[in-house]
Amino acid sequence: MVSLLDSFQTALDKREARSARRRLTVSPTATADFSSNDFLSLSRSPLLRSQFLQNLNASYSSSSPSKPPPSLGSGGSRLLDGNSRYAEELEKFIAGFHNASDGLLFNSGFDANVGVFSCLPQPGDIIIHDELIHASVHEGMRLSRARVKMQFAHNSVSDLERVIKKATNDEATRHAYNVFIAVETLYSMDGDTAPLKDIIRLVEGLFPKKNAYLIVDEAHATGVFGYNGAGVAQDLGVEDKIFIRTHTFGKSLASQGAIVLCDSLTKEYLINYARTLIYTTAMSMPSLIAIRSAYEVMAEGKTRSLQSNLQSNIAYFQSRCDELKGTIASSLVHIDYNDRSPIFSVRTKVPRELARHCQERGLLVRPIMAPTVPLGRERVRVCLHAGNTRQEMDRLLNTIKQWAVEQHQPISRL
Ligand SMILES: Cc1ncc(COP(=O)(O)O)c(C=O)c1O
Repeated sequence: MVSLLDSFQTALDKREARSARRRLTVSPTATADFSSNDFLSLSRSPLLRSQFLQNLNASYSSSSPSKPPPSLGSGGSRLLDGNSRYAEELEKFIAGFHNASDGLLFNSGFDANVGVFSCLPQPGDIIIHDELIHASVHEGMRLSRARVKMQFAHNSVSDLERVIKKATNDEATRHAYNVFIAVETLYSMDGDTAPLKDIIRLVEGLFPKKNAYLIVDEAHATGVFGYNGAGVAQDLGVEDKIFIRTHTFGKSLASQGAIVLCDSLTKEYLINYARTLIYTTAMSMPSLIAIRSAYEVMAEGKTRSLQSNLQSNIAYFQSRCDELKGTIASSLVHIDYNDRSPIFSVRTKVPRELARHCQERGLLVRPIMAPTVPLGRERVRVCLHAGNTRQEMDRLLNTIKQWAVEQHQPISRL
């Protein structure tokens, strides 16, 4: 019999041979960040830091001796000792910011998606999702009681229509079960946005009895799009057409955790059945304070200038990418991007080599390999931030261009 550790080694060796082995790395501090999801550059912002420290001090300086300050750790699940007034008020505050009737905090976006998709679909129900939906939704679906789980071609409304019709067979079936439709607003790898309005129009047309439920993950769009960074759904004014919106705090908000925005009954149901909420220790007080601080900064309009810096960086970087067209480098370099999106994709067959080349020159980008993206669609992912300078962006593009020429390594749309 092969020992367990030998099985582990064999699996890792196979990944190594395919250049697909994952490793933990620590980023050198002196690098220009073109990798993290800290789109607004809030994680190093003195603005957020001082709001956080002020809120932290206020929470722990108990004004009356009869009222002890809140504890650091939550001490348990929200259903036992881990709940607090602070968490409940935070949920109301965030729900208000996002124009939602209610919200439920989860320890991470991963937990939120697993909780939602594992418990909301009832036996026999149908889940239809974009083919590029996040891994956490797949985990939730694996645990769910839904009878049918089908994907549609990325961002294709016509394919969504085809899949809905296939999944529901006939008119009677279409109205006999709940149909959940899962999309993200800003996709993390290709940086494109869902055609949300068209999806809503299609769903409203096909489900006049309103038994279809849109679940929209705003993880990457939070902070980046919409008034004060409220997200794509609010930017489009369609939040009341969406059953659940999930916003995560670990990207632009420089914190951790997530909120599921929903109606109060759905919240009660999740509190009773979402195992990723029930069987885990609730967030600590400093985590809640960090989230509150980020939302206060956004609600006060203090991140608006960061949003507009980010957009002007995106416009600049796109125009520099366009300048490559028609030059000698254009046969060697291809960079995919989408309007207003901070996520760019540099396509090459050897993303690890290109990323290493950039990293060695103080430019932090990451190779994205299968299975994170489909085989054959590996790339170097470039994320822009509010805090990136033009000089940094120029340096990155020049480095990529130079690498392509030196290596005679065509970077193509694969
Ligand atoms: C679309 C999407 N949903 C959910 C998650 C998970 O969120 P979290 O990092 O808070 O677990 C991520 C990324 O991590 C994501 O990109």
